[in-house]
Amino acid sequence: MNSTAVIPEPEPEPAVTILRQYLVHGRTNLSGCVDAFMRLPYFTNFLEERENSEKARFMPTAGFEVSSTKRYTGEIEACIIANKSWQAGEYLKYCTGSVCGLTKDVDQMLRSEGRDFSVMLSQRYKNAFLFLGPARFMNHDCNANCAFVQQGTEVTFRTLRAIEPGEELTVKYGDHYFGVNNTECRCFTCERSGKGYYAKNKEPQTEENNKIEEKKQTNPTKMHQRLRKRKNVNYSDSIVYNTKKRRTSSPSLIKTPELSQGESDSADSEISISKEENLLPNNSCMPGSVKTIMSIINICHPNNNTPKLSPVDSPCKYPESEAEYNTQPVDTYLEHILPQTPNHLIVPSDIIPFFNTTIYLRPEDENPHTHHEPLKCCNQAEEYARSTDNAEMCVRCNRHYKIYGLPWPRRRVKEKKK
Ligand SMILES: C[S@@+](CC[C@H](N)C(=O)[O-])C[C@H]1O[C@@H](n2cnc3c(N)ncnc32)[C@H](O)[C@@H]1O
Repeated sequence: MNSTAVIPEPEPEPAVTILRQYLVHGRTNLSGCVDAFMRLPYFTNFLEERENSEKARFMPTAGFEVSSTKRYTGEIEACIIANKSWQAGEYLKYCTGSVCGLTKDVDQMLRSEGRDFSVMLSQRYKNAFLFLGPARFMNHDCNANCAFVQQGTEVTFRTLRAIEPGEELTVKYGDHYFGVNNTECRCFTCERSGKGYYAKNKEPQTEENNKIEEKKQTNPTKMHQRLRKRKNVNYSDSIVYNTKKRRTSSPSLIKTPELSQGESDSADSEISISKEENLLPNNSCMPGSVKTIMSIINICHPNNNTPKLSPVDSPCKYPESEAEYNTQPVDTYLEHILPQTPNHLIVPSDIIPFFNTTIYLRPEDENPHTHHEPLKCCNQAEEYARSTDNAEMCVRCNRHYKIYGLPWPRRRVKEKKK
């Protein structure tokens, strides 16, 4: 998820061959398809690169190592320890983490399976995020020695003061992450100053505490969840996002959040939680399975691999009816499956690297190259934009024809009667 990485252009031909081989013409060997995709040089190179950067994290030159501690819960947990001297203002280049927006469904699923240990809620974006990478092992200290920094789509840290080898590297999650005023915080600073969890006389109940208590009574599950691992973290509030407002014309569009490089010392100042427009739609960063990718590019429906067949064939005029099989070079037809529409729909390239291109999501999303009147298609039920390369055919039929070599909605060549 390194936005600065140069992503090589994938070759469409082998990918389409795989799709044909495993999924087209009634075949639904999804796992075979995924395996074949993973053997493409594009992915193997990507994984190799990834492996190298992972290795760099474990070199002494990284300046830190992932270690264990019992400080925070009494159980063995991960922590990050400096293994060299750090000066103030240095960047922990290899201690990075990525943030993935989660859809409500996935969030719910992880929660129900008890696998939400790395899920954070952003107060600012009112969204659940999966926090990945070694950065997620950074524990909280009320007087942290590091601060969150955003680097492209990754989160890393900057040292706030000089750090000795052997010291734990910490960051400040927020003022109320571990309960109101961090009363449950078990950091070294709290221990030393007799605050947080180590306070002898816990603060008398304030109005705010009472409200929280009340909420706990009315919604115990929710509170339990909040008081457990999953807390609102202000690290994304400390990330500087481009505040340029963007509106999605359709809720199902996938947009890359516009992130600007920036940093802020969350340890010094907690940035107020604004009610800005949510720049990160729920589905902004979901890793795409082949099925999802295919549904995005409208090759199949998200919940069903096979498009619903219309009883009446499309009125679209095909160049030659019922061609046996489309033998046209695949690159020319991917060009049409994924036309370049720069102002339109962009799927984050780091999430769906293969489709590192602007994607034409749905026929009803206007294609700027299409100036013709839409075409009523399939029993006059639906209207689609006309295709740019064959005005007598709608985009959907055209795409279907290019993939299957058959008129919509057919996907199999009829067997000749003996
Ligand atoms: C992002 S994780 C940090 C890595 C964590 N130690 C682990 O092994 O996964 C945050 C979790 O670490 C623990 N933690 C970190 N700092 C803490 C603190 N100051 N007081 C209490 N618990 C803390 C809490 O369980 C918290 O939910």
